[in-house]
This record gives sequence, structure tokens and C-alpha cells, in this order.
Amino acid sequence: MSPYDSEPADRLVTAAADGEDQAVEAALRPRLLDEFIGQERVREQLSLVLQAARQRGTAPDHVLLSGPPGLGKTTLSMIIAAELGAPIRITSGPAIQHAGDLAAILSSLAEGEVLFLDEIHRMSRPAEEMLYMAMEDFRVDVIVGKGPGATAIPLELPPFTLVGATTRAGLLPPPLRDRFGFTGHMEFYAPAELERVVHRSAALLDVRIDPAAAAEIAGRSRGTPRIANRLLRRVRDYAQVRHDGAVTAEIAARALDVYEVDARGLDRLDRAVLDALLRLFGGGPVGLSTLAVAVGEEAETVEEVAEPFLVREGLLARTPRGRIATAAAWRHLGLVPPAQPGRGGVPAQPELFAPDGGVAPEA
Ligand SMILES: Nc1ncnc2c1ncn2[C@@H]1O[C@H](COP(=O)(O)OP(=O)(O)OP(=O)(O)O)[C@@H](O)[C@H]1O
Ligand SMILES: [Mg+2]
Repeated sequence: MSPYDSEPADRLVTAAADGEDQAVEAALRPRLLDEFIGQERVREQLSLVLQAARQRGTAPDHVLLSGPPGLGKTTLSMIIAAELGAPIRITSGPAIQHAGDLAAILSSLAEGEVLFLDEIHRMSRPAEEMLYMAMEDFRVDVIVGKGPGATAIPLELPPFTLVGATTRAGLLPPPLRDRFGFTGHMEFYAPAELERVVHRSAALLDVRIDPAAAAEIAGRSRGTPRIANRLLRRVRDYAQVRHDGAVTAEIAARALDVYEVDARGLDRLDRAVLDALLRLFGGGPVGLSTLAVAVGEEAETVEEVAEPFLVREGLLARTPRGRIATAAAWRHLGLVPPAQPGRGGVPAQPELFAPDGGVAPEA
């Protein structure tokens, strides 16, 4: 499910898991730390935490994994359990409505079990407070009865390891954040790392793929393994239906053109926003609501779905005066910036425009 209500349900480049992703992701998940690609720092730190705990024969400190969707938080939590040889219990913040729900889970944990709490920032306040005590003292107070006659019965818990995951670490109350012994910050993946993800997944899916094709898919995957895996599946469909199943760079590029994911990973909506900003408003500044009307979308959709990636890619900037396009945006759409801002762009002359990202001269 997309974290954004405003995100179109069928968006190919969403970082959120769709139904098909959920069905196939289990098969594509690396099982051990050594198979996990990229995130070198998190991997090394985590490996030390786990190895030390194994040597001491105790449950490791609680672990918080934070970062954008699709970067491998759920995958890493399962790896933690596998590396410890411990069972894992999986639940999520929204599933825990009442403190009692959490008490029931905690009291049934086995010694050394890993409790994976996904979307931990969406837990209810009373459950959160119960979790503080459970994390720190391995104890919960179960409230029996109501009103003035209510009593708290303390309940000892076996040592366990909480692995929390969140896309919004900033929303976690400090007392909760402080109770994790280790926080892994997941970063977007470099293209070379995504290439390795594509090769690995292709092998598991029995897809023959050229190195150049893997690079083509990686470059369009927005730094996100989940998107790389999804694009690979769409490319596989195309290669199978239109060709003999083998994926070359040319086939990958053509397939992703069919699905309107461009060389930099922008989809139709992203390009529409950039295109309006450049052609209609001369690169800005223009207000969000005006820009949204120009592309026929809700302001929230433009702001939450399209803009974060455009900003991350250095194609668009949000300023107090409105949205403005960067020089890279003009180049990406093959346009030359106007001599006077606000006049609209003209198609680039081939000799003026360096498609490899060279500087486009002022007209
Ligand atoms: N480092 C990696 N190496 C190989 N595959 C990866 C890696 N990280 C993620 N993946 C793949 O990407 C997909 C998404 O990963 P995962 O479900 O762990 O992301 P997530 O961070 O939990 O996302 P969300 O925030 O939506 O829950 C999985 O299929 C997984 O196999
Ligand atoms: Mg997850």
C-alpha cells in the first residue's frame, strides 16, 4: 500500500509494495547478511552487533531500521532473525490498537525471539508506553479491572530483540528512539548496487539478462531495490512476449519506454510536472496549486508523489516564491532555458544541446 493516499494505485515507479510485489518479494529476499547487497555501513554495524550477541549467548540490543520504502528494512529484519537462528514474530504499528494487543504478543514471545514491529511510528500511545517498559526492563504491567479498583499485575518477559522499522524516524518520540541500542539508517542504492540486485533477481527468476540491460534497469529504478525488481518483471514480460525471453539493453530500454519510465526513472506524472513547469511557466517560480492545475492533478499528488523524487534528483527546487526548475531539468527534457526567465523554453538545437548532460548554453 502506498504511504500516500494521493498516489495513483497502478504507478510502476512507486516505492511502496503493491499486491504483486508482496507475492513475489518473499522469493527475492536475501536470507543472510552476506547476500544483502549495498548498505555497507549498516551491514557492518549490524554484523558486529549480531556477532557480539552470539558470542555472549544473549539477545542483542533492540534494533531500529529507518529509511524510505523499498530499501530493505523488512528484509534486514528477517536476516537478523536468521543470523541469530531465532524465530521471528511479525506485526506492525497499525495492527496494535490497544496496549492489550501488545501485551498479548509480548507475553507469548519465546526466549531470544525477534519481534519485528513494522511502521512502529504508527503505534497507539498507550501501546507505546507499554513498549518502553518491555524494551528496557523486559516487563509489562497488565491492568486488570477498571476504575479505582484497577490493579497493575507485573509480568516478566523473556529476553527478546525488538526490531522496529519506520519510514518516518522523525515521528518517533525520543523516549522510544532512545531505547534502541542500534539504529540503521538505510540509504538509496547506488546504480552499481542496483545492477547487482537486478542480476541476483534475474537469476532467481530464471531470466537471461545482459550486463548492459541490468544497468539500463538499475538506472531507472530510483535508487530502490523494490522498483528495480518490479521493472525487471515488466521487462521480462516484454522480452518474453515480443522476443525470445532474453533481455538485452535495447529490449530493456524499449520495454521501459512502453511503460513510460524514462532513462532517469521519471514516469509520466513526473515528466508532466516538469514539462508544465518548463514550457508553461518558463521554469518558474510558480505556485504549487497553479502547477497542479496545469497538469490536471491534485496539489497533494504533485507535492507528495512527484516532487520528492524531482527534488532528490536536483531537477526541481521548492522555494518560498514557488517551484523552480534547475538547469538539469531543462537538459533532461531536451529544452534550452529561455534568455529571460518566465518566457517558456524552445526545443534545443542539436548543436546547442549536449544529451550527455553537458551544459546547455543560454539562448
Ligand atoms: N540489499 C538488498 N539486496 C537485494 N534485494 C533487496 C535488498 N534490499 C531490498 N531488496 C528487495 O527489495 C524488496 C523490498 O524490500 P523490503 O520489503 O525489505 O523493503 P522495506 O524497506 O521493508 O519497504 P517498506 O518500507 O515498504 O516496508 C524485496 O523484494 C527485497 O528482496
Ligand atoms: Mg517493509
